[in-house]
Amino acid sequence: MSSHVPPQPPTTNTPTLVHGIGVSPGRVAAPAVLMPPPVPEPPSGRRLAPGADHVAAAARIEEASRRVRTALDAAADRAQGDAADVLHATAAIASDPTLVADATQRVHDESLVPERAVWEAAAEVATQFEALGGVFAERVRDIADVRDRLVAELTGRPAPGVPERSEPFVLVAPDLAPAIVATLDTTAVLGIATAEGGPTAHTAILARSRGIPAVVAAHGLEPLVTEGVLVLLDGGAGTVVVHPDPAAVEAARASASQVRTFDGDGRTADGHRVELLANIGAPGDAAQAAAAGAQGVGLFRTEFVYLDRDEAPTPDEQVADYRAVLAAFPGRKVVIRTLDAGADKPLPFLAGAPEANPALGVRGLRTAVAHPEVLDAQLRAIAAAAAAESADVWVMAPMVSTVDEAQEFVERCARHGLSTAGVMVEVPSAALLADRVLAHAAFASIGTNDLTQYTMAADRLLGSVAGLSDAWQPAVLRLVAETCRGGAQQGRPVGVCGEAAAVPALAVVLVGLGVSSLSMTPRALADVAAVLASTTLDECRRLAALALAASSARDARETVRAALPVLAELGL
Ligand SMILES: C=C(OP(=O)(O)O)C(=O)O
Ligand SMILES: [Mg+2]
Repeated sequence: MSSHVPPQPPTTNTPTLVHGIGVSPGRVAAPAVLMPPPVPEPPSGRRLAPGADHVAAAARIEEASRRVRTALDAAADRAQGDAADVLHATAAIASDPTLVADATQRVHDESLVPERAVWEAAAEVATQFEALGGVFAERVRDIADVRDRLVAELTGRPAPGVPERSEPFVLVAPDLAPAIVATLDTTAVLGIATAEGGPTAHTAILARSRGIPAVVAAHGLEPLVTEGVLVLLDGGAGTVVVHPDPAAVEAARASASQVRTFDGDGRTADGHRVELLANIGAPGDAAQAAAAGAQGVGLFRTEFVYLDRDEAPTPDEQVADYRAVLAAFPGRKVVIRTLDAGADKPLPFLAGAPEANPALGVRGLRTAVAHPEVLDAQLRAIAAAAAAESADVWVMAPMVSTVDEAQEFVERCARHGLSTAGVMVEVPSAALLADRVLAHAAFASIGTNDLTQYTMAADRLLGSVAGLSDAWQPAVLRLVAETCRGGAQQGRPVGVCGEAAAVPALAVVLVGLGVSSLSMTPRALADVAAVLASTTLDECRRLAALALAASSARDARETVRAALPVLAELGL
């Protein structure tokens, strides 16, 4: 026998590891299902061949409409609540006689191929719906959805949207729109892996808040994955294993069946208290956060009161909304962030001149320079809500970048009788001058999403720079450390309310850096609490030092994870 064995190519079932960025923890093993590519527009003017059977071509549209309707109705029967209603309504559009008749006419009159006829007919119907306005105009998106389904049916492509399968699966896609993640059926889709996307993009934030394990920026995954292939996705480690070995699959399935709860008392293994708070985006979230054990609210994003309107909300509207949140946390801390408009959240009544770089423009507290009356009205409403409820109300401003801004904001709050006024640290300048900022502000809350964006000069919404948009970046951690140093010097508490707080391994590092509260989506509370409860403060500090000493985000993450075996034990 020869002693020289040439290297063997991997067999098709060799486990293959792909690295990405874990944005929502949890380990799941399931077959992969690929998100179908968007349906392309059929070329304009494509016509039937001379002498083709127009009647038969038109009949294909009828048949496609029937099939699409049947498929949508079947999906609606399997779905529940709002999703079922939406699917039934879309099914009705699919068999709408106007759309089918218009398309059929175009086959007869213009000899268009059926898919092009459907495309043009749908455009016509959409224009009519838009002109009617109101609820009709709101259906324009549904018409485009039906159009794509009909064209897919007519051209032999897979139906657009999240595929339907009889067994739960891991959804693999180049990228996913937030609207898709918001409406995913979590009993069908056990995990998400995307090639693009960043950890602070809305898609990732939604995956985390919906408790769907997710890995983004998994470049190189798609060529390895074919429909139905078994994958093991680890949303904590940020990895996907294609063809995992059976023992790993077994372990993942066992850990997925553990249900953790949070008892409302965040501390490390040696009893060092860390407040575990909730991030809230609308009054309706408050009760759910309280039920999840949140010790209070660390970030109440108030933008929802202002979005989708042409003028500022009235004082009464604001007071009612703020009171609804405060009422869910009697006697507890609730940190209300003042309006963070601008950049990706433009408001018509605050809009100034168009900006080439809105993330660097008039956003957050900066809008108060031109519109101090909007901030004053909000502070007045917060003060009124605070007076009517028993919650301990703290107020903070977004996007503070100078000591003067901090001082002016605190003084303005004081004029409204709001005595606990702080700042968000989201801009490197505020982190670097935290000692001076905190000479005025009562507390700081680090917004790691924006702090990462501005430290790394990487748009948080842009998938192509997702590798940079990572709060594990040692430069970001150094700014967190600097903010904590400023806080300690002034005797002021420093918390974190960016997405980093919801990542258990990173939460441990943040505590080690000196953060005293962590605010996150309520779903993450139990996982973060469990990992903290099994780590001493000294260990947190040691891990923080390791992360700070790393030379890349990946090094920092992997070093800390390797030193925290409890993560694997808990399936995180
Ligand atoms: C919490 C933050 O604010 P937002 O995500 O609302 O910008 C942040 O930037 O980390
Ligand atoms: Mg922010």
